Amino acid sequence: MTDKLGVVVVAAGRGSRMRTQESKQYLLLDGKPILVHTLELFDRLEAVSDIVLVTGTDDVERCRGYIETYRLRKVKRVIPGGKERQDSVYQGLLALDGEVRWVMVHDGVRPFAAREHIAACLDKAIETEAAVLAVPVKDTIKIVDGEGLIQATPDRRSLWAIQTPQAFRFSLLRDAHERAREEGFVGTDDAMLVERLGVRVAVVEADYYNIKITTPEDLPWAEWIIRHVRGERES
Ligand SMILES: Nc1ccn([C@@H]2O[C@H](COP(=O)(O)OP(=O)(O)OP(=O)(O)O)[C@@H](O)[C@H]2O)c(=O)n1
Ligand SMILES: C[C@](O)(CO)[C@H](O)COP(=O)(O)O
Repeated sequence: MTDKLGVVVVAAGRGSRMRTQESKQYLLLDGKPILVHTLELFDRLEAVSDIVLVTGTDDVERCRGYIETYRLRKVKRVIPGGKERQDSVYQGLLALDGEVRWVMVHDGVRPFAAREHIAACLDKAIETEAAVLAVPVKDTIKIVDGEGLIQATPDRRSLWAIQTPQAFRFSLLRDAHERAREEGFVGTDDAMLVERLGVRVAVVEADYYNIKITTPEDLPWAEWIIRHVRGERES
């Protein structure tokens, strides 16, 4: 790939569902902050030229320190995020190198995306303009109304749990964010904003290890993954 590829890693959330004093992205996993594990994933990918890290306003300095401590060569900027995840991604897009033509957006608290899946997501985006990693859901999903009564049971064969990274042509994602901002729309992932433009987003099957560390029971699972899965992948 000759076009420049940028990555926006968003880590400006509070992690309220984790219920720890320290925001979850800074909790240690195998002696290193979760966020650093995530940054290392992308820093080591040859195709990536520019990483922007988006953090909480009070965490910018500590995260700049990570660049030297952990020798993160491609993290070019650390900037403060916004109120919603979507605002943080938008700030990241604005801060990317102007020559970037493709972009991947990734959650700072998803440290276990497999290299082969990241590459497959990018390849698919280059082919189709927009692609996301995902896994088929394992449970039966119900739509439940405000009174706790089941309204519908969607066909599970069409349900996928969406992950990151999500990869896009840079100009497409920037336009999608600008349109959403103009229209006051807030989505829970970036693909939603692109879908609103009428563009089809491709789904690339990943694995169930690419968890978003969100609630306390994810932590022992993350420790297990780092011991039993990650080492194997890197060898
Ligand atoms: N205003 C925000 C909110 C979220 N994020 C980031 O988006 C990713 C996915 O969000 P989530 O897991 O929901 O993180 P939090 O918002 O921190 O968690 P919670 O909703 O439990 O507070 C995280 O890496 C988080 O730091 C962000 O950059 N800016
Ligand atoms: C982008 C995402 O990780 C895809 O699953 C997810 O939507 C983030 O959602 P959250 O509300 O920030 O947990």
